[in-house]
Amino acid sequence: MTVVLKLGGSVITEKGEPETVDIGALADAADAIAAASIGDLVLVHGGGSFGHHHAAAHGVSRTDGTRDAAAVREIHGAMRRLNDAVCDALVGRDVPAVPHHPHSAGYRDAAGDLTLPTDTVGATRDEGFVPVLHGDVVTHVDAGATILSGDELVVALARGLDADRVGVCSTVSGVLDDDGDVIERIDDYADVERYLGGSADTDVTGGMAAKVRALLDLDAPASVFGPDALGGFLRGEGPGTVIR
Ligand SMILES: Nc1ncnc2c1ncn2[C@@H]1O[C@H](COP(=O)(O)OP(=O)(O)OP(=O)(O)O)[C@@H](O)[C@H]1O
Ligand SMILES: C=C(C)CCOP(=O)(O)O
Repeated sequence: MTVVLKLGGSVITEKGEPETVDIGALADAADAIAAASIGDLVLVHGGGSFGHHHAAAHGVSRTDGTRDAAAVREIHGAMRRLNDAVCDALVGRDVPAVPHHPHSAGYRDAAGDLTLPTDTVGATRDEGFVPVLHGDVVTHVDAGATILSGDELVVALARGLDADRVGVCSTVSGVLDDDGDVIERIDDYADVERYLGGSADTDVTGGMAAKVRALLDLDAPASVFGPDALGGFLRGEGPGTVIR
């Protein structure tokens, strides 16, 4: 059974402090993943204070591109550093984590649609590794290079690898309504659009609104939940908000 799990950048980094890992939060997440010892696990992490600060500084988003090679290397380099920290935390707990960098694997066409071959990721998973992908900067036809969010990766991986379960761990305990209560289930964007906003921190990919929009595109149900519920999700529970 393949599980695709995204660790939000807002969870594993101090989103307000450039290039700062939240060491305690990353350790807790790595502990939960190690304890669950899931066979076929594919991980994704977001940008947090690594990708988003550099992307914002260069004016790059999912739609606004750059043709500046130095900017591309800066954004990608920051994400590689965060990916190293995530893999280190996992390997330190005997989870066989290995990096997989989307910049070199995928691209967007002129309409912004993503091509991301998932066979390499699948082969890596089948050999007993846990591939760890990350939001990144990718080539975008007619725009230079734009940001690819971890949420888009989750959708591409879940489809390409026929995932059975999809989880998105963010700082919030689910998608919240105006009273701050967790919305248990979302089937239609229009039903919840009025509650959805961007991120409270520097974030070039659109916060919760973009997350819900991306996950509604999936056939498999996806759960959005907070860090406290990560262990429960990995044990098979469906915490937070289920998007289907
Ligand atoms: N209705 C809502 N319910 C919950 N969170 C919301 C809502 N509207 C906006 N948000 C914001 O969306 C944020 C979650 O999206 P964000 O993209 O920041 O998280 P992430 O995926 O964990 O981080 P990253 O994008 O760095 O990977 C929340 O922290 C909150 O500020
Ligand atoms: C900003 C970069 C490079 C990655 C964004 O990924 P996300 O945090 O999942 O939206």
